[in-house]
Amino acid sequence: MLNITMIGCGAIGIGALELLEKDPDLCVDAVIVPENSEELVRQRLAGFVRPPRVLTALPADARPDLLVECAGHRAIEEHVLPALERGIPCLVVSVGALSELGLAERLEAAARRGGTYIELLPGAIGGIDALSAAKVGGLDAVLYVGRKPASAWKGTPAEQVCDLDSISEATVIFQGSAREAASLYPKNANVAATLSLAGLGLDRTEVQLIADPHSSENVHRVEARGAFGGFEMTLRGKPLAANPKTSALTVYSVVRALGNHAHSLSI
Ligand SMILES: NC(=O)C1=CN([C@@H]2O[C@H](COP(=O)(O)OP(=O)(O)OC[C@H]3O[C@@H](n4cnc5c(N)ncnc54)[C@H](O)[C@@H]3O)[C@@H](O)[C@H]2O)C=CC1
Ligand SMILES: O=C([O-])CC(=O)C(=O)O
Repeated sequence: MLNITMIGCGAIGIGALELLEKDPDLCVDAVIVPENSEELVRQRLAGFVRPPRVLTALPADARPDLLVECAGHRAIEEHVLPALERGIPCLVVSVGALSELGLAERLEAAARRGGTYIELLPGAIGGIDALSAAKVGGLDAVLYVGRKPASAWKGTPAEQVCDLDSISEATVIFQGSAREAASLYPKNANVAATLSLAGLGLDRTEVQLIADPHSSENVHRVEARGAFGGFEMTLRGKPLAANPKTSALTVYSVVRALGNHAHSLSI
């Protein structure tokens, strides 16, 4: 039985907990949430058969088998870095946090000192295995185009580029490097960071982000060229009702990753 602590209990966290309840090989026994939100989260968890404990930090004597982050960029510095130093393996979905200069190196150093590891989850995207294998032979170009419904860009710098309530055509709201995309759009461009860390790096991966008033899906398109040949992929993700910025596949990616750590046969 794998004992897991989860950071964040929002759309991804609750979605994953619902699915993980059915797995006899693992148990999420605690969730870490921001201060002053404990009571609200306890209410959200009231219907669960095995509701996890609600905490605001990992207790000093806690030693979960895995810590899984489903919270947002700030949680990496706040919870993941110190957990790695303590030797606790960490799985993260907020991969875009690694766009901050030096953070990837600090995470690696903390994991090395703790004798453990950090695993970056594919989340809403697929094909990471192919892209990272292609990198071995050498990549020439990687392009990522992220297209989401106009409403998914609310509360982001896209609001300064166009009027999201009145655009009638698909509108490019960002064009540039994956590093800049992930830093400007922390809740919408984690996939850009994941693809670039697997492939050509944060500064050489080209990114285009589109607000599309006619789309009801989060559409991720990837094109890569290199010594291996070529790769084109389009993934049409269904947004989560609880957070339309996030695709349902992200929840399944968390569940798959945790299951792969717990089960005797995994794929
Ligand atoms: N890799 C990928 O493909 C994707 C990654 N993400 C990442 O996952 C994050 C969470 O997504 P959702 O669950 O949809 O968001 P959400 O907003 O529904 O839930 C996030 C939850 O985490 C909590 N939280 C925020 N900061 C925290 C902290 N420092 N410590 C503990 N809890 C904290 C919030 O209170 C909230 O309940 C996003 O912010 C994004 O960084 C999201 C979608 C796709
Ligand atoms: O869930 C998605 O479709 C992708 C997403 O938000 C991200 O890359 O941050």
